[in-house]
Amino acid sequence: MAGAAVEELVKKAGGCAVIDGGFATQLEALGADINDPLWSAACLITKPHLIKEVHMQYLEAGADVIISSSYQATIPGFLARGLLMEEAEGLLRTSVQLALEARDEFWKSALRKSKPVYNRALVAASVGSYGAYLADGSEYSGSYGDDITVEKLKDFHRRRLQVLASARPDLVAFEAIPNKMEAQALVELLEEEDIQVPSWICFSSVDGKHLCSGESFEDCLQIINASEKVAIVGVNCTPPQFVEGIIRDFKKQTQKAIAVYPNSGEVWDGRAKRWLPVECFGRKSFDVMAKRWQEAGASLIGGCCRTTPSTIRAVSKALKGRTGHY
Ligand SMILES: [Zn+2]
Repeated sequence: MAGAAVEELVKKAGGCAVIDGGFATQLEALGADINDPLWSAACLITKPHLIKEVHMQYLEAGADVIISSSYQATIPGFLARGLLMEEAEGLLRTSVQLALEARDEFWKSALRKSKPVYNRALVAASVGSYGAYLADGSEYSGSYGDDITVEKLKDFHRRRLQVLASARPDLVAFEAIPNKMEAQALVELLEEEDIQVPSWICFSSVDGKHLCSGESFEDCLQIINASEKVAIVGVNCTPPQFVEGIIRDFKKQTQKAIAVYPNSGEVWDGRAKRWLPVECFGRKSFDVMAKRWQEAGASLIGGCCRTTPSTIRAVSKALKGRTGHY
């Protein structure tokens, strides 16, 4: 049954599993240069050891699910960098392997064994939207232009999805999907390719009421509800102040498990390529909010851009109700 591992993990975690925090954010904090068309995925070529280090830090912080470094890793992106097809596919597999290795190493570590709070984490293979690949701001507007079709989107996603699924992650995580057409394409593709790894589809929103494109969540949830391949739906990289309302909305419209991992509340200026320094929420209130998201019915909770291992440590403590030092 799709998602049995997820159900088990959520149960073991006490009703709410902890997802990791911003991957690219922490990679940058460790000194990686992610100002690149491949964004964090550039490190698959240049600094794979840092990728593993970020995964380790989130595991130590208490993450029950870690998300791979493949968000902006695409075959056309790697080919444009001068790599061969074989190498591009190899890097996609590497992104999953690095996360699996980190998970397995952490599970064997003395630190993990010394604290009952840790669960054996699941690895989710990240798949960013077509807009993330375009890197032209459409990731947050959902406007892919008049020429785009469901078929074109499926063709964009097809090979990467096949390769990532073949690397045996526990989950596939479609992240920050900004419009309905892409949700439709992903659901169709999961069926067509008969992907056996359970998926989650998370949307992004800038107003808390709609997808980034302005389309309704309701229409997208109907599409997703019809698919057995999708175990989890939710939102990510969305301002945290909208999340509680979104969960309550989703609860009325789907039976699937709900995942939320908002950003810190700062705003990404796609044109200037920087985070606007909006003083919004401290880490303390992020974990206070996380508790409310749990009460509202989310089953998986973490953070996205601009959240860090210390955010996740605080979230894990708040949700799992343990006070042990870790
Ligand atoms: Zn994000």
